[in-house]
Amino acid sequence: MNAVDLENLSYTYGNVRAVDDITLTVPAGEVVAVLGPNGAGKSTTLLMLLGLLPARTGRVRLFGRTPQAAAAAGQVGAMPQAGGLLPRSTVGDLLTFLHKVYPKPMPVAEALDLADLTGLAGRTVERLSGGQAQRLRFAMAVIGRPDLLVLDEPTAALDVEARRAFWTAIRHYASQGRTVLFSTHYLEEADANADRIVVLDRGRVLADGTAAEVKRRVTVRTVSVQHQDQDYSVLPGVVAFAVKDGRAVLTSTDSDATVLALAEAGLLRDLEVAGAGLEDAYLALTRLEV
Ligand SMILES: Nc1ncnc2c1ncn2[C@@H]1O[C@H](COP(=O)(O)OP(=O)(O)OP(=O)(O)O)[C@@H](O)[C@H]1O
Repeated sequence: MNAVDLENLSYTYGNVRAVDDITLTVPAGEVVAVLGPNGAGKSTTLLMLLGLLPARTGRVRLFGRTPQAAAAAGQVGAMPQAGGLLPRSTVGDLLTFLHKVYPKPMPVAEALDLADLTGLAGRTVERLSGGQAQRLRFAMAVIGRPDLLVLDEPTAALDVEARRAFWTAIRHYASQGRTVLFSTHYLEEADANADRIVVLDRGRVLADGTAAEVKRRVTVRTVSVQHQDQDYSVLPGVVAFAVKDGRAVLTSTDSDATVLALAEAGLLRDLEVAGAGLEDAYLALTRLEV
């Protein structure tokens, strides 16, 4: 049984095509990162997946059901980017309320512990820090023990330590056979915490696979030479360039052609060519629109 089936999903806001014909299948038990820059269509895709925005075209199925039916059966938990916290209520009130709503919830104390909120049950939502509010959204998303957990940029408001604790909690939750789908801008997070990475840009899927596969999707290398006053971006294969410590660092999808062109232009001084990381592969993918 697939946890998620998206078929030819599209969405437009006015004349902005936010999601452009996305087809995606997530088997139950997988942890998937949806990676993309600002405006790539991550939130819109997740909102449609949850049934909170109607698909203009295409179809969504969660565990073979409509998103509404899956949510009503307690199979889906979601953590929005913001909002969702009733004013004047306490952390404990909100979780106790949700505990009563779901068919197979975890105890309130367990949700507090999982989200590292033990000791804050009596605090009203207005008095929570950004990171604490984010952890409360997480507790609210998991208290129903959903089979599918959907997290929209979950660590945006968290500091480094809270981020680490958060991912430990997510991995623990996922290890019990649950499906987790999260969006992020952070490549390291996707690489470290997901079984699979789906790269979105301008509403379309640019790459889909393990971190290693995404890297292999384009052969990206870093070519660097002593910097001279030149426009390196016009050289063949170059998708990005930066100047660091007096060196021109070029990200290239065809390092042979780039090096040849550097030689022809007389720019080959102190050459270094290295395999690039996921960050560069991702940059190349979003620039190339492959
Ligand atoms: N309510 C809206 N009205 C009009 N345009 C919108 C609306 N929401 C999003 N868009 C546009 O749709 C596109 C996709 O936006 P979306 O929020 O889905 O991207 P995202 O990948 O989640 O971005 P971010 O990382 O910034 O959250 C963008 O061009 C955005 O400007």
